[in-house]
Amino acid sequence: MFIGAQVSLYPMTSDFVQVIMSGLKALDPYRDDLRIETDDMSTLMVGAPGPLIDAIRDLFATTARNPAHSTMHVTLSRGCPGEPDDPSCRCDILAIAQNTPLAQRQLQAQEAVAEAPDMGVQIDVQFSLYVLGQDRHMDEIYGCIEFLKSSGTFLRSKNFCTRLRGDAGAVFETLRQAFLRFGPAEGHVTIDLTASANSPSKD
Ligand SMILES: Cc1ncc(C[n+]2csc(CCO)c2C)c(N)n1
Repeated sequence: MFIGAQVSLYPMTSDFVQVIMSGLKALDPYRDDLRIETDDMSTLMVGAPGPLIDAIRDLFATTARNPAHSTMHVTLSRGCPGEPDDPSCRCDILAIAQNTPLAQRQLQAQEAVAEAPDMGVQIDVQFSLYVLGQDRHMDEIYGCIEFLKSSGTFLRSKNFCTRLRGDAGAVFETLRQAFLRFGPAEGHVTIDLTASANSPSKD
């Protein structure tokens, strides 16, 4: 299994270099557990979903504590057929999900969000879960949306995606659960997400 993300921050301030560089500093505690490579467009992070989602959460929570309006775009992928197997991406949740019925996975996902840490910073996210190369993929998508509605971070459904709002801890735990507990454990699943903090616009 190969699991990872391409992540780009877009702070809407002339001081954007400083905001991006201090966000990237928040990744330092994860550099032993994840492969992290930054270039002029984005930062690649590869590794197990525990440190991976925690690192993306901390990157955006740090950015969101700066008063500037910032957005972040993330492409998350697991099980992409063309990618090499990487032992550092091993994931217990995926191994368990393999033989667990949808209703039970929804409950496990809900429990995980209830236990998420409070990061003390409010963020908005909109995202789409893509279950690739599987018949009846909509069963998993609808199952995931049902979980999202019960997660405590659901804001509203939109065309093509779902809006979440709440503390960065609960929002990123909701995303991790959507990514891991829905769609085939051995299949190819991606999430496309945009996060926003400190927007001057109302909804
Ligand atoms: C998470 C993340 N990683 C890399 C970039 C690309 N980038 C754009 S400006 C800048 C700082 C000066 O080089 C960098 C690294 C980004 N936007 N967000």
